[in-house]
Amino acid sequence: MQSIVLASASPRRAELLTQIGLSFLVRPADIDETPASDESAEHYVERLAREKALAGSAFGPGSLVIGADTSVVLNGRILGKPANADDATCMLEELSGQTHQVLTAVAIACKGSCESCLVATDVRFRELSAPEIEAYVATGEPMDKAGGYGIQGRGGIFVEELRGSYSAVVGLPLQEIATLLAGAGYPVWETWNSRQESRNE
Ligand SMILES: Cc1cn([C@H]2C[C@H](O)[C@@H](COP(=O)(O)OP(=O)(O)OP(=O)(O)O)O2)c(=O)[nH]c1=O
Repeated sequence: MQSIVLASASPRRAELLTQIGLSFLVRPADIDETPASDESAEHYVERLAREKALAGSAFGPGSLVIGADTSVVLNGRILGKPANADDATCMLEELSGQTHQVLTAVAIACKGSCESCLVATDVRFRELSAPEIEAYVATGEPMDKAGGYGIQGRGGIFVEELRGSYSAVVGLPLQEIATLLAGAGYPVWETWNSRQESRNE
């Protein structure tokens, strides 16, 4: 079977791929993440996922290269990763008591072609108090995460309701990535069988 390259520096994405039993190399892609003028959030997120996958192809020609991007969108505005603690505080104040969208796109590049999909998940936060936001920001958890929170971490206590894909919020939609991999001739479950066979040998 072909090898897989994860073109991402996100430890969450690596953990999610490991969770579904994949072996892969990690080769983060360094791309310009500035939104184009008048670019919709949906277009931006999918474009970045594709650019990361295609940039990662340089490290693994002949491999299946996975790129992804996650952004939080509140009232049409893209919230990326906070620039500093004050920025994280502002984001969390804005998300408090509101429903936002988490957009995650995943792309798989192979031999010059690229397939991608976009997953939108609605997340509702309860009202957050100022001391709670301050304490959360002080943990450092918001700093490398879109929207300034991690649903899989302490930030999980803010989430009142989620409609969509939990794994997409964490950084990689598992059902969709397995479908893309199967379309590229790499059904995830077949790797489980081959490992089982090698264990039995
Ligand atoms: C909303 C949310 C985001 N995140 C993370 C997922 C992504 O790692 C990050 C969004 O930033 P991204 O720019 O999508 O990813 P990244 O910079 O971490 O890694 P790379 O570009 O190399 O792939 O936010 C969580 O871990 N939990 C959450 O609940």
